[in-house]
Amino acid sequence: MFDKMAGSMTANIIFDLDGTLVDSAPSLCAAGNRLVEELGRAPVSVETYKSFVGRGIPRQVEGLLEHTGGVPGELSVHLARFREIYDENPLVATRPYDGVAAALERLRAAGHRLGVCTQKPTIPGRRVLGGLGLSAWFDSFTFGDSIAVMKPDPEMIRHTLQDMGPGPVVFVGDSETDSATAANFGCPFVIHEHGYRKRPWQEIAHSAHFGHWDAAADCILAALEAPHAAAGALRLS
Ligand SMILES: O=C(O)COP(=O)(O)O
Ligand SMILES: [Mg+2]
Repeated sequence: MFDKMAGSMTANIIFDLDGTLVDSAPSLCAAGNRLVEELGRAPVSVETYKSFVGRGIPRQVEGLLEHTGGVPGELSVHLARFREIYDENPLVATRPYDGVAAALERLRAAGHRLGVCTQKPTIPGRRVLGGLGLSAWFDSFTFGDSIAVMKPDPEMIRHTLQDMGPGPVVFVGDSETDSATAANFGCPFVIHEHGYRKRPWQEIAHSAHFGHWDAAADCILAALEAPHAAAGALRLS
């Protein structure tokens, strides 16, 4: 039904960045490993690092330090050092997932507005999106330091919508945090199966899921069409 109306009904499709549009864990992990090596600690694997991602860089650094022996002194000092290392070149070892550009092109061609809502701070976030040629697809951006709160606060989605327009909303992400953000706002959540999280994607509340980006556009449009459960029913416990 939505397909028939797609020409006239413009939707607002909002995407998470790390683990959804781009595979950035190798680069985040490399920065984290430089930090722990400076502290005389052993590095962690990319797979381990992925479990720290999704709640913003402060929680990433805290998770990494706790995992490798505890937070020595002030977290803020280590956070500042991580940002120095990571912000130097956030593009290194960061790539869009295969099929991302084609999916975004198709959704734009169908008339939908696209936005980014990420915990990644503005400086590395803009460099990643710009450096990988993705910025031009989007009408709106909310970064982890754009407003006073981060995901899962639904204000992150509301802020992204300020530069979008009327119509239905769907959030596309990869983590427990993204699922909770969509539930708190009250919109469908589409999960990227190969993103970063603590639990298997099957255990995270979602309206639809896709493995390869070649299937993403159909999956997102189907989620917009399906009746949406009440926000409370989707909320993570
Ligand atoms: O900074 C993070 O921990 C994750 O960022 P994301 O919101 O783009 O997944
Ligand atoms: Mg993510």
